[in-house]
Amino acid sequence: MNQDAGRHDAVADRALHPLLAGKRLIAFDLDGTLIDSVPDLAAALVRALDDERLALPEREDVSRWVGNGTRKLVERGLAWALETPVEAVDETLAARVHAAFLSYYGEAPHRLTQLYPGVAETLFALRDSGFVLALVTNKPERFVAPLLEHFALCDAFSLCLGGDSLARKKPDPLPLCHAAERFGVPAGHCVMVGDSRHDMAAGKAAGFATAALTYGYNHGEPISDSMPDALLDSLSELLAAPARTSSIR
Ligand SMILES: O=C(O)COP(=O)(O)O
Ligand SMILES: [Mg+2]
Repeated sequence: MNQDAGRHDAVADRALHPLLAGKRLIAFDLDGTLIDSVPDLAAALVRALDDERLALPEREDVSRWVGNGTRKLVERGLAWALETPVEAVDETLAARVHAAFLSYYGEAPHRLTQLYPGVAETLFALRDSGFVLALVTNKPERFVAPLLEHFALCDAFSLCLGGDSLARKKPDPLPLCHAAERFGVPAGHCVMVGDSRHDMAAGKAAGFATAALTYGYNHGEPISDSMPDALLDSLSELLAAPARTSSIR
């Protein structure tokens, strides 16, 4: 039996969310999907802004700024602290605060960060069912391995892409297309699972099916606005029995 045939047999044996029927590759977002990382992102941003004697945001504020990578996070934080539009933030100041942020965040990106419930069990069950799992985050690549190692998730993924791994990041479909091509899986057999409109936009543009977690960040907006193919309150709903179809659109 070839490897692909084995995969399909294994997948068919499990109870799965209907969205996964016939699918072979699942791409997962990281922040707000697998890990609640805002406490550490906020702590690093507060230290970097404090170095400049600027106003300091609460975690709640920071959670609305996550999703487009760390440089954007810092620019949004500066815009908030300076009460100016993001476009008006000085480049030199943003570069300096971003460098400080990266240094502080890199000290321990997992200190206050937690896995969401059901994440590890779900990822390994999907991997063991024969799915190819890819991690596609906008977080800089250098932080990905330390976080996955800390949470013992490295072995779940066949590929990990950060926001700076390729020429363009989400909402551009490039990282998702790259993952699908790497494993020779047509886009119609792929799913994007994420928490923000950028995940949904990238997934739709790549031709993937889309599933959205309702507990993530998404700039304070309901992720249902992005019209995902499925809404999930927990990642473990990906392992829900086929009869459970209420959350599929
Ligand atoms: O770094 C960010 O802005 C968010 O990263 P994510 O793509 O894993 O949500
Ligand atoms: Mg996210």
